Amino acid sequence: MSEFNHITVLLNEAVDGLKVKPTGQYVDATLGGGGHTKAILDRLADGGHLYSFDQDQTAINYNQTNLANYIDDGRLTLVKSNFRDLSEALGKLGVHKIDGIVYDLGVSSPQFDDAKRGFSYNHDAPLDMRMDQNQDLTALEVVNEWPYKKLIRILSRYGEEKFSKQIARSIERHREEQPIETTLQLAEIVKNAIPAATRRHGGNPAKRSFQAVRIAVNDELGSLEESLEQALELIDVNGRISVITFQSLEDRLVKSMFREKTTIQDLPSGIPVIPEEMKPHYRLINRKPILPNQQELENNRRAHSAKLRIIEKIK
Ligand SMILES: C[S@@+](CC[C@H](N)C(=O)[O-])C[C@H]1O[C@@H](n2cnc3c(N)ncnc32)[C@H](O)[C@@H]1O
Repeated sequence: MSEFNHITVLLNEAVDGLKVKPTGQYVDATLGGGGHTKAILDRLADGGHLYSFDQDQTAINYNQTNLANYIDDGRLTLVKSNFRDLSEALGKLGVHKIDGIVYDLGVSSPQFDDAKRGFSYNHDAPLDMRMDQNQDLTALEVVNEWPYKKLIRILSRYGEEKFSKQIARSIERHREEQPIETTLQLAEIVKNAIPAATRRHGGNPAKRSFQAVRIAVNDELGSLEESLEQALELIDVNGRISVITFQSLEDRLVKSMFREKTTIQDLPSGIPVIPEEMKPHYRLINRKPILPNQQELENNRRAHSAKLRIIEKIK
């Protein structure tokens, strides 16, 4: 693949937030088109190293060519792995401490725009939605085999879909007659299950259901939580984690994990001075999430829902 048109969101903010040390050891958990990777590499000198993860072979292949000079000069290692296996994959490379890590979550534009990946309700394709092409579970299995109650749960939890019951019931009815095999079939079933008055506003009616199925297929929230737990352990003192999220469920997860790590849990009342050992090991760099600026919002549709949170290990 020669073109990989992904416009990186919050590029400088996320990388500036890492306070890159030229000789530090860094991780980009979500390589994609390599936007954040390249920005980190440009701040590294001899002795500095970046490990860039992606579970999608297409992203790895593209960057193997596109960033070959950084691989050849010993600054970059590409790791084809789910970031939920962060510690294990880094351990195999002899890395047990890092100075920073960035996550730019979700799917890349090329994944979304490549019809055959089955992420989009705008292109007709087999129901797939796997970021990792070697994974067994596909959207076809979720839609055709997951029980009715489980469908309701993912539609309402991951899609925040008000009409989860109606949609799940309609999916069940259709799949009893014949398998639901394509993105456009699913989009049509979802659209017809939603009351006509609601369909008229709020964008494509299938958007929330497609998000829900995608999150379920890739276990996006489970892998993020597991990975962040490991990242918090892996970062050295003064090390930082930057996370860019694109939907409220991810952002809530990051916010609550970071809050837990930066506040004192179960502080007994009436303590005049907080003992050093009770003080948190981490601090938030910004209380509120960092949002894209006006220019970025105008130039990049994906930027609208983006939020950046940064945490630092202080002791
Ligand atoms: C939004 S894109 C990253 C874009 C990148 N920052 C850039 O500037 O081009 C997200 C990438 O992360 C990958 N990804 C998402 N979840 C992952 C996971 N759990 N493990 C590994 N890679 C993941 C996707 O395959 C995709 O290529």
